[in-house]
Amino acid sequence: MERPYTFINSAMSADGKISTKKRKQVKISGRMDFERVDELRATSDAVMVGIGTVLADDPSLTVKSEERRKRRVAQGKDENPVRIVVDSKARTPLNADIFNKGVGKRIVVVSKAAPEDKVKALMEKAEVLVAGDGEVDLAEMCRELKRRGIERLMVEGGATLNWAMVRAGLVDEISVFIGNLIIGGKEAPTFMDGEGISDRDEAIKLELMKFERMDEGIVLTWRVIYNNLMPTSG
Ligand SMILES: NC(=O)C1=CN([C@@H]2O[C@H](COP(=O)(O)OP(=O)(O)OC[C@H]3O[C@@H](n4cnc5c(N)ncnc54)[C@H](OP(=O)(O)O)[C@@H]3O)[C@@H](O)[C@H]2O)C=CC1
Ligand SMILES: Nc1nc(O)c(N)c(N[C@@H]2O[C@H](COP(=O)(O)O)[C@@H](O)[C@H]2O)n1
Repeated sequence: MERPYTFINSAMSADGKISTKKRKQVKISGRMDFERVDELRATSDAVMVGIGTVLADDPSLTVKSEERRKRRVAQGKDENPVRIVVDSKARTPLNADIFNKGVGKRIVVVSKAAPEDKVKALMEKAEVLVAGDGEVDLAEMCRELKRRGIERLMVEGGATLNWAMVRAGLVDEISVFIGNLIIGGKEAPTFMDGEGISDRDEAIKLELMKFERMDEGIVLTWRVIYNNLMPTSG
């Protein structure tokens, strides 16, 4: 495969929302699910989010358990996976937690549309990868990440990036925690936003691999089936 093995993990309410209409981070997972997410991070080469999530949540995307960080180091890895932001216009704030918390490499993926001065400033904090002219070209980005040694890529949102990655045929697996709450609101982000489809024929098909009760909710794990809709090699 010319790209990393890629999976999306998310937490949503029973009505499919990943945040409220304020679009700020909301705790949906319970203790067990956060442990599951931490293990997913610890066993990934990289964790990726969109700039919308960085601006909304200011995540650090670090591995929280000391034991897991030690395990990574014993395996010859950095304590944390490579942290990646998809950010065509280089808007990632220089004081973002992703740059300032935890040890490990960071990559900001910009496009050719990013202002030069902002790119230069980001280069003080992270590696900068250029892919695409307007928006980031996600397929090109994935090929380059693989070339840089990333074999297993975890995508942690948000709604726009989740959709774009799936739509581009770049996702192998999806896991989603569905919590016991309803958020509502048409302005609240859902698990997948973006443009969406017009007809059922265009839907991206999934095969259910696993379901497990967790905290007061459930985790569903799906395999993405692209059929002949689009290439999966990126
Ligand atoms: N419950 C959960 O598990 C999670 C919830 N969230 C929530 O999600 C929300 C944020 O989601 P959202 O606003 O959709 O932002 P995203 O994090 O999905 O970032 C989207 C942005 O990525 C940039 N981008 C660059 N290239 C591309 C491309 N080719 N395709 C798509 N996007 C691209 C665009 O900005 P630009 O054009 O500037 O580059 C775009 O607006 C927040 O409310 C956050 O709290 C987030 C993660 C997990
Ligand atoms: N798995 C999961 N459950 C929730 O309830 C959440 N709100 C999220 N949010 C994601 O985690 C990021 C924060 O990570 P750090 O704690 O800063 O390491 C946040 O940006 C979302 O991507 N995830």
